[in-house]
Amino acid sequence: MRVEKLSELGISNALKALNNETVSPWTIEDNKLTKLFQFKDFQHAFGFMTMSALYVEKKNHHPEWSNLYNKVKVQLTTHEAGGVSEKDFDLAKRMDRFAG
Ligand SMILES: C[C@H](O)[C@H](O)[C@H]1CNC2=NC(N)=NC(=O)C2=N1
Repeated sequence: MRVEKLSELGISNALKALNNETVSPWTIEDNKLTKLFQFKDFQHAFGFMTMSALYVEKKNHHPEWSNLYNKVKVQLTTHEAGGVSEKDFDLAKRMDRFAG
């Protein structure tokens, strides 16, 4: 199925909805949907990454991410759309749940 890059307004509206319930916000950085997750320790960070890994494989939609002890920096974009799409917002929502 074809996915489309969201417009500036589409991204701005989706960001408001996404950040509505969360403490630390998602932002757009390097044209990617970006968030720095912070956990209690490495075990919690890696648990989050494991849950996310199983989900993203199932969806075939993968994050760019890096881990340093209790922190996981996540950046989401859709290569085939050439920007941020609904797929990234769907994954962002899931990751917020996995983290919570
Ligand atoms: C060949 C494979 O289906 C594609 O490369 C998939 C894999 N994972 C992906 N992940 C992300 N974030 N964007 C994509 O466009 C994408 N495409």
